[in-house]
Amino acid sequence: MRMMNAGGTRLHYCVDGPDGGLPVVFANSLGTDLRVWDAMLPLLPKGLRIVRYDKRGHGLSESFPAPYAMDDHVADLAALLDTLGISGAVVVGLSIGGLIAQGLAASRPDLVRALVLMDTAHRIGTAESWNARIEAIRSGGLESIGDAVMERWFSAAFRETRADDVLGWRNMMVRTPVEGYIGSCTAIRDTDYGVEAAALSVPTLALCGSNDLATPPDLVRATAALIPGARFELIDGPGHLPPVEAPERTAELVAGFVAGLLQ
Ligand SMILES: O=C(O)CC1=CCC(=O)O1
Repeated sequence: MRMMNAGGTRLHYCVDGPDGGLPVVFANSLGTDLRVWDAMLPLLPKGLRIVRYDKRGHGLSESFPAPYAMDDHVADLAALLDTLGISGAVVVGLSIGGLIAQGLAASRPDLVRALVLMDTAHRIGTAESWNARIEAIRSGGLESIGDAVMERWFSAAFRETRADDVLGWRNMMVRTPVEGYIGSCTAIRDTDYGVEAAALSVPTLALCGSNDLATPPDLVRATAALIPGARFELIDGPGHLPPVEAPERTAELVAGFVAGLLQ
């Protein structure tokens, strides 16, 4: 287990692969920790320098009282990469992780060589929907929204056939520090990267599960259309977490994109 004081935020992180490999950095979604990538990482080509971390208020990383701004998450990731001596990374962001990735590419282009935006958008949800979620958690705790979140995270087929796994993911979500979860809700609520997305100039692959109810395919496609030169790929089957539900196809698409960068 490795912890780092990244610009004043103590973050849990993992680095795998050779020091000289192309850095590929993974940013997790709301209510998940770095285990969300476990199933797909062994399917990626060897030789990459894989960096994962738990964003503030999640996993083993330090939590702070809400609210958070997206700039807080972006600054944490920038400090993590600066401390590791990493620049020019492929940044793979899932949902809020994709917002963090867009914010990093906009504010610290030296750190980002390319983006994989997975089940994410330039803007996710509405202020009303995030305020309603925060209110529900303040009154009933994370447990009270657990079932509804699982319906957005996973397809009906996965929930039926992989009920034991879904319980584990649900436990991960409801055991997230409440302030960390709500802080990240406020960060998402207050973020619209429409202008930043249109100004991006790095190779970008946008992916989305065909059964994603949180960031539906049309929303992800619309964000990809804002980003000059971005490619959109639909992954048939999964909900909001393709690395969990469709690790083979997700890894194949990420590996193909990375291979194209190295040609
Ligand atoms: O929890 C959800 O509804 C899905 C989600 C939205 C933003 C994020 O990171 O996950």
